[in-house]
Amino acid sequence: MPERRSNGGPSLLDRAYDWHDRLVANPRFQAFAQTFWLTRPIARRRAKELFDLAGGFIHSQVLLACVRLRLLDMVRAEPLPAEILCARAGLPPEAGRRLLEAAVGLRLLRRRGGALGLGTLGAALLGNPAALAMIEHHPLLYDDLADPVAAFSRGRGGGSLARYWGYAEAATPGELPEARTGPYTELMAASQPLVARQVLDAYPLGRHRTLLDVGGGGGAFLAAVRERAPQLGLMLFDLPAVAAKARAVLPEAGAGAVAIHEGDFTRDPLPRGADVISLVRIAHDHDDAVVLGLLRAIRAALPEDGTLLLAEPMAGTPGLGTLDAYFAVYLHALGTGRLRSAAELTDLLAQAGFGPVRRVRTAMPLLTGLLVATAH
Ligand SMILES: CC(C)=CCC/C(C)=C/CC/C(C)=C/C=C/C(C)=C/C=C/C=C(C)/C=C/C=C(C)/C=C/C=C(C)/C=C/CC(C)(C)O
Ligand SMILES: C[S@@+](CC[C@H](N)C(=O)[O-])C[C@H]1O[C@@H](n2cnc3c(N)ncnc32)[C@H](O)[C@@H]1O
Repeated sequence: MPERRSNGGPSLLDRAYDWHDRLVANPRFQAFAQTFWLTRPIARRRAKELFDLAGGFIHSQVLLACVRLRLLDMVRAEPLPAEILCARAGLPPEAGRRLLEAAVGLRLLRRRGGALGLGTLGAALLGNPAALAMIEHHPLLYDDLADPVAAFSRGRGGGSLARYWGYAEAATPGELPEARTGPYTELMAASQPLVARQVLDAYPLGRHRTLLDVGGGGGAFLAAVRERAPQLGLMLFDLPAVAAKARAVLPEAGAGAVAIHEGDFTRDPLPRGADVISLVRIAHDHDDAVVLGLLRAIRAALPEDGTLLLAEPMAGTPGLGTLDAYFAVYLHALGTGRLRSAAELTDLLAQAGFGPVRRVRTAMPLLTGLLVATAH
């Protein structure tokens, strides 16, 4: 919908877009633009973008098959002939070759003489085992999206993804058993390297005394913090079943001890004693009322001038429209929450008694953004 200026009319830019869109939607203009030398490169680019959009599901299935069959791992050390790859992956040669061809087209693999080696994107992915873990859980979401019109015609949640993230559909998340929290806690631990390095490079914690990680899962973020800032006191808060898992892997006494607290942040107060609190990949899971309540509880648990680090991907990040699309759909299937822009989060922080709020650049905003808020 075009933005309205304060006087109510569309802006000059919107009118230019309207004119452009009417022209481009006209088949006669399309026929002309594909052959005219000045517009041909733009027409080709748009056609490729649309073709990629149409093929997106196919691309993600090829990616998933390569990840599940460990095809990228197989060629990590050296290129291998197609027949050996198919045999190792347990694929019949004819069908296997089709998959390998598709993987070459998507730059996951590359032809090297008569063999197949890593492609540019395959190599980048192999360097990110955390991303591989995320890709492997996507079938839950695909299951919910099998009929996309039905998926957006019914209400939020209620499918495989919401069941997986037990707290998303639980009336009393504090009572969830380990069987409902264990799988997602493992996925979060496996994917935490995507996030922890971004946050800790952007905001070194050296000047703080004690960090409380709210919704800290199995403790993977705190383990990364301990590597960087061994002098920092560490506390974790999560649902009882998740806290029990954290207790099993984190030392509660001695060097690098973590004080582990359990509870439901929608009902229970947060433990005091930290001068900095982190919320990593939490706010986007919840609707505004829950986030506001949580931010108020955090404000109450912090001392005057205490710090809140809020780390998660943020909507409206320039050039990252596909991130907005991904989370719009993911969180619809989850049944709760939404991806917020830095401005929307800043507004909620202000309502909860925080300010000033600083947006700190991370190296890879696709993986996470970062807001640093001061309690006042
Ligand atoms: C040496 C010469 C000559 C040249 C070098 C050229 C060069 C500099 C190449 C760059 C190589 C390089 C460093 C590549 C780096 C690639 C990276 C960092 C790739 C990262 C990929 C990350 C991916 C694919 C991440 C995917 C993340 C997903 C799908 C996350 C999903 C998150 C979800 C579902 C979160 C759920 C939590 C909930 C429920 C919402 O709370
Ligand atoms: C998406 S995970 C993020 C985990 C971790 N911060 C990370 O980035 O790896 C959300 C976490 O919030 C916790 N959580 C959800 N609802 C909660 C609640 N009401 N009270 C306490 N923790 C909750 C979950 O158990 C889970 O560990």
